[in-house]
Amino acid sequence: MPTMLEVSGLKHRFGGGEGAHTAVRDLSFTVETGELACIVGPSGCGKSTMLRCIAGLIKPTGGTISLHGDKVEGVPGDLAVVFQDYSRSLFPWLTVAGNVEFPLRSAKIPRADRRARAREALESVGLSAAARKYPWQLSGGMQQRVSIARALASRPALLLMDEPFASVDAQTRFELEDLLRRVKQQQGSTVLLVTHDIDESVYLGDRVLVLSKSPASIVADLKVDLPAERDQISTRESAEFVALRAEVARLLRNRTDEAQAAAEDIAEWELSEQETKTEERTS
Ligand SMILES: Nc1ncnc2c1ncn2[C@@H]1O[C@H](COP(=O)(O)OP(=O)(O)OP(=O)(O)O)[C@@H](O)[C@H]1O
Repeated sequence: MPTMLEVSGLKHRFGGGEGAHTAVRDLSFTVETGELACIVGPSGCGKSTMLRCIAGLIKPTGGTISLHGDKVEGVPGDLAVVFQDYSRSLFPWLTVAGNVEFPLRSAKIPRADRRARAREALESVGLSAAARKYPWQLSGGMQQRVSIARALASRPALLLMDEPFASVDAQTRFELEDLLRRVKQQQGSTVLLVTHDIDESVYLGDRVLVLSKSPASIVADLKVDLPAERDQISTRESAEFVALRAEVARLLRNRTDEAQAAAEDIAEWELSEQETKTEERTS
């Protein structure tokens, strides 16, 4: 499979001087075309920062990102992002169909094509009947399905998802996870999904990348050897699923402590470097 995304030595530090904060330390990984890769890591480790760098919304302070071989230097046109907070990402004054069509209009896609694509995307998320409704007339889970339809309608080379199911109830979350697996299977989509939920990462992923505590680095890259067709009950009780989720949990507990110690060493070193430079400037 050809590589869709290549992240190499990614680093991001917010601010400068004494207030500087390194959110991402050194991330290198690839996502192959047609793959659903999950990134799991503790809260505040730098997952969203990494995703924003990949989406071209933040210019990283180090490393490179390539999307199907092209270096990412701004927001790529063939990339879509689904965020956790669906209520803020949909326009309340547009209908469901209007919201799905909106990015297509900006991309100057002819009206008939826009309509057809929106219809197809809404059908794939089971929302054909809600096309003329407004977002505020829908449940939270339905609104997130609209966000997913909007992302799919632009036929992105890569779909980025930042904790997309974290704001819905458990039952809806299961339904949305199954929807994503189904759409990914049917359309051959390439997806990079960030979550802090270990079970979700194993259930959804073809691969799970485990991140350390802040600043983020990769502590493991695991292949998920589960059948492509998954089921919320039987998959989750299978021996393979239970073993893998335990492995990810162990890695997060043990390796993040090691990484934390390494990060503290780096922070201490960075501080002493700054102090030396300040002393040199003042002497
Ligand atoms: N604009 C910013 N300026 C300074 N620091 C920031 C900025 N954005 C994020 N950070 C810091 O970078 C670190 C990583 O934040 P980020 O949101 O990427 O983590 P996360 O893993 O996505 O967290 P969560 O799982 O809680 O959403 C945090 O310590 C955060 O406070």
